[in-house]
Amino acid sequence: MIEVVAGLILDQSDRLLACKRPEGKHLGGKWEFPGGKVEPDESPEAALIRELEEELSITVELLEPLTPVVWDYGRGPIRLHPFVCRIASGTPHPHEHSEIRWCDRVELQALDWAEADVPILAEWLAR
Ligand SMILES: Nc1nc2c([nH]c(=O)n2[C@@H]2O[C@H](COP(=O)(O)OP(=O)(O)OP(=O)(O)O)[C@@H](O)[C@H]2O)c(=O)[nH]1
Repeated sequence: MIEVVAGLILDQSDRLLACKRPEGKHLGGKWEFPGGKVEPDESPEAALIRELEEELSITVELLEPLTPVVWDYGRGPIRLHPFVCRIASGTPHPHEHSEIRWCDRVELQALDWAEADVPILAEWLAR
């Protein structure tokens, strides 16, 4: 099982930051919550803080975990650990995504999400 973390990053207007995977990569063109694989001997929380510094040049404060999702795209199962968080410092600049977008509830539902993110988004929207 590959452990993956993802951040539901909130802004002051309760919008979330959606990130588009670049074309040519696995799931290219799909939208996701930013994050990545947890390294050996790393906690999910530490992994998310590290990944968001690397991918977006922000530091985040983790607020709350949501329900993990197990998914298999045919390359072996991943377990995606979502955390609600907010920016502690910095402004997001995408280093690994083709586009990033702050989205309200309606805008979130209009995006083409990676399949493992669909239950996470549903949990968020049900609140
Ligand atoms: N970061 C992130 N990854 C996700 C999300 N949803 C989802 O299915 N994934 C999958 O979980 C894995 C995350 O690893 P990553 O972001 O470090 O992967 P990567 O594309 O750099 O490496 P890869 O080419 O091995 O997939 C990818 O297979 C990605 O497609 C998500 O919301 N955020």
